Amino acid sequence: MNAIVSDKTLSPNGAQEPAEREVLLRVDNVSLSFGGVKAITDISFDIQKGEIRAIIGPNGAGKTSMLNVINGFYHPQEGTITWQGQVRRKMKPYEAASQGIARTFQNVALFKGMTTLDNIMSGRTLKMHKNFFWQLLWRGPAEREEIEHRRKVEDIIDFLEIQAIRKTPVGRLPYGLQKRVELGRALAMEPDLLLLDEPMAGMNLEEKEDMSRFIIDVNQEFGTTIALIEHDMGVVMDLSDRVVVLDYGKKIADGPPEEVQASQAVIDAYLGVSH
Ligand SMILES: Nc1ncnc2c1ncn2[C@@H]1O[C@H](COP(=O)(O)OP(=O)(O)OP(=O)(O)O)[C@@H](O)[C@H]1O
Repeated sequence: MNAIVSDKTLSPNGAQEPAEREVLLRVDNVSLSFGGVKAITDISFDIQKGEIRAIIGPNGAGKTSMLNVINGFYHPQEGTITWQGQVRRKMKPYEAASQGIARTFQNVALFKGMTTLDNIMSGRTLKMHKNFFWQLLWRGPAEREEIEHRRKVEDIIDFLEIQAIRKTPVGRLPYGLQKRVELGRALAMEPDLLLLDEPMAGMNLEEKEDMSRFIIDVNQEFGTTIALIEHDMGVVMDLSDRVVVLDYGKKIADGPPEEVQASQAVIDAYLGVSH
């Protein structure tokens, strides 16, 4: 993993520091409960445009709940989400997606009987303007649009180096490749913010290195802002510009990877020191 270098600027003293960037999304004082269970308590942090932001923490810390709040799947009882400078109203995941927030899931959520090509094409749905009735009335524009969508999907297939499996039903693919196809489907939405829930889970070292390279390439070549949950600390430290650490639903650290790694509160949380 040491060969992977992310886009970080060097400060005068040679330490790696993320560049100062515009805030894309801000979470302010968000709390979320399920009945008596407090999944998230009064959490605030931001995601800056163009960065790779990691959300880490022990099991049950509230990481997935946080992603679900950001993509509109859960609605917090308290706090606000500010997206591109505007406080966001309560919204459904497809509305968040149409505003430019895409995500992948901890357990791959693809159409297993469909091919790689069709799964990635399904990510274009929100970008399609010409519906079925348009196609019946006037095939020309609908066909042109379809060709354009297919071209975008083929570009993604080339980018992710999955030409060989374009016609394979994804259910037949090894897990690492399914994760790559799922990334492709999220990229097909051309998101401004890409949320990745444990993109390396269940992968071997080689697959992790491949996925790390694709994440860095997506960030650098497309300029996509990325927020990811990851348990592999090597990956987190190599990829991220900044890391927010949750424990028992509370934020316990936030900063550059090397600073967070040295935090006593983080070390205690991972060692399971009691509160
Ligand atoms: N839909 C739900 N209903 C009830 N409780 C929930 C629900 N979703 C999450 N929780 C609870 O909220 C807390 C945070 O869970 P969450 O899945 O967000 O943690 P996590 O940090 O993503 O954990 P992991 O690393 O194990 O995936 C846990 O106590 C969990 O049991």
